[in-house]
Amino acid sequence: MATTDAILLSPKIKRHKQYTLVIPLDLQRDRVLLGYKLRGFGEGKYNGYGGKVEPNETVIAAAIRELHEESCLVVEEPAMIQRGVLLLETVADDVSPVLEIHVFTVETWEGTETATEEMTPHWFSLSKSLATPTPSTSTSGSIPPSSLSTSSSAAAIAPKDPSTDGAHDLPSIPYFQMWEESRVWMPQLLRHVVSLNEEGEEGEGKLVDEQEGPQSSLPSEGSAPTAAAVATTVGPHDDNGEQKPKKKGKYFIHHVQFVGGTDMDAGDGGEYSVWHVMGPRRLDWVDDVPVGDWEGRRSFGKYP
Ligand SMILES: Nc1nc2c([nH]c(=O)n2[C@H]2C[C@H](O)[C@@H](COP(=O)(O)OP(=O)(O)OP(=O)(O)O)O2)c(=O)[nH]1
Repeated sequence: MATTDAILLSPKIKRHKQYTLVIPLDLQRDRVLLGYKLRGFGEGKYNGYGGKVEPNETVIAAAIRELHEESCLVVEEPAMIQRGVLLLETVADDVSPVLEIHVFTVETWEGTETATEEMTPHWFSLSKSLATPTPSTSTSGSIPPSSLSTSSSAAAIAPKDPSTDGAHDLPSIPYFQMWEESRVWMPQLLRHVVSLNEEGEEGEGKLVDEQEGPQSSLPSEGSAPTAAAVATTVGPHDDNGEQKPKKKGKYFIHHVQFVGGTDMDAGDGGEYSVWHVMGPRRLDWVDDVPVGDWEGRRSFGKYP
């Protein structure tokens, strides 16, 4: 696989630090599994499962290992579906590594999702999580993990009968209790998966939108350090949630910038950018993006 190819994002980038992020999807039961992080980086946030790629380890092996360590789910390599890469780049200095987070979904696994020292598993409604959230649509306040569906007794393999599981009672993903950029790319990824699933096996290569220019996303350099920005968001739906025509062979690209560092709570004043690029089945690298567009998109606004 090409996951370990070098990514040349911009000349100032010296090093990449590789991470993985796996999102288990139970399509038959219309649900998504996330972990509530109990310790370390991202503590108190929901996220997919993942961690650092160890030396001499492939990205996919790391993704499988981390998923197992944090959730006890067992996945075989062919079941891993590579969806994209998040690149978190500091532009505050030239030495900090780019966080290169390889995003996978998985739809079949063995074992039972189980709470570990690092993550507590929680199921969320897939269909309720497709819309890009705004503060007004988000839950006000935090969803305490105890009020969410946490299961350690689910069937080993996702069952086929959606009528028996109460999945319709599950809440939407609490995007405002995740890393800030997740609320931008994760609904788009989920819509992408659902759309491919509805189209059947021929979906590969059918997505996606062509790259578009930046939306009017509100530069506001003076905004608070914890404010975040979406410079460009391109997806298979327009602002009204309408499905746009699909164009074969085009890729789904968006660029997200945010300030405050990767840990928004730290408010360290750093300035970071995220490019994420998704193809229908595997990632496609950011150098597909016209070079001249990079600097032009360094504008600031707030996440919706
Ligand atoms: N969406 C998103 N995910 C992030 C961000 N930063 C970040 O580390 N992640 C993901 C990548 C990994 O899946 C996870 C962090 O992994 P980790 O620090 O727990 O790594 P690890 O398990 O190897 O660490 P450890 O047990 O050795 O302490 O969080 C971010 O800004 N946005």
